[in-house]
Amino acid sequence: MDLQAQNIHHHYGPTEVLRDITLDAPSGKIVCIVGPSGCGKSTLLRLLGGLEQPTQGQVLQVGAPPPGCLNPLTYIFQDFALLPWRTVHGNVALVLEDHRLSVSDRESIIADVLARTKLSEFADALPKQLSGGMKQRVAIARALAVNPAVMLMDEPLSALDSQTRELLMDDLISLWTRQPFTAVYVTHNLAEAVRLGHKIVVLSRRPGQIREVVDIDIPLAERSYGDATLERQQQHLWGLMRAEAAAADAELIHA
Ligand SMILES: Nc1ncnc2c1ncn2[C@@H]1O[C@H](COP(=O)(O)OP(=O)(O)OP(=O)(O)O)[C@@H](O)[C@H]1O
Repeated sequence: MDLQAQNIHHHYGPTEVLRDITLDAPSGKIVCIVGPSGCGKSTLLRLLGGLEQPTQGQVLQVGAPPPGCLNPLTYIFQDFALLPWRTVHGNVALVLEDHRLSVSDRESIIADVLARTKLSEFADALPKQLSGGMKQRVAIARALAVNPAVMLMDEPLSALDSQTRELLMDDLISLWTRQPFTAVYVTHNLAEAVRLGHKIVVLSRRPGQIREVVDIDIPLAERSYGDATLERQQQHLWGLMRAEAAAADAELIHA
């Protein structure tokens, strides 16, 4: 299933947040959305996920969700959003509780996603016993459990220290390489965008408009740290964003 935004405009009261956004998140690809603070990235993600309706324009789900999909769209947030009183297993099980699944089907889904996120040994642990990176892997496992058509990821690595972030990026790449998933991935981190994005959508400062869409053809598994082509892409993105980011920063200071 592809997710398409067509000519989206969005206002909060008198504030224009997004202007004429048209973009396509094709099946099996990761689309990164980058842009300066406050340009409307998270708003766009909420509109794509149907949590809010755009003031103008539409979001379309084109094609059928994958077989066994229990929920076409699912979110992964920066703060993990785990229930602290539930174990790793219990947190993943939560999203399956509203679905009519036999116990054995439910348990096999949970075992599969915990194995894919390297958490099998930690099924009985509580969130407080886990590192930040592991907590985010639980959130990823929980999202994968419903076999979504599209994962909507809002700065999923930004609460983590830089080493954990690198490790989790590697995890996401190997997860995608073994079984490609579709994602829209909001980040303000350009290094993350060039490591993970098949397509990078650059937004201007508010009202967010698409400044450029950059395609990166290098397979995810071949995007090594320090790769010269990726460095160049990152420089190019920073070139596009630099003035916008500075202007957005000044606006926030004077707001
Ligand atoms: N529910 C809301 N009601 C009113 N204004 C909102 C609401 N949500 C967001 N905004 C405003 O819309 C603008 C865009 O916010 P949004 O969080 O989408 O930007 P962002 O690009 O994700 O920001 P950041 O990079 O800082 O996380 C901001 O000016 C914000 O204050």
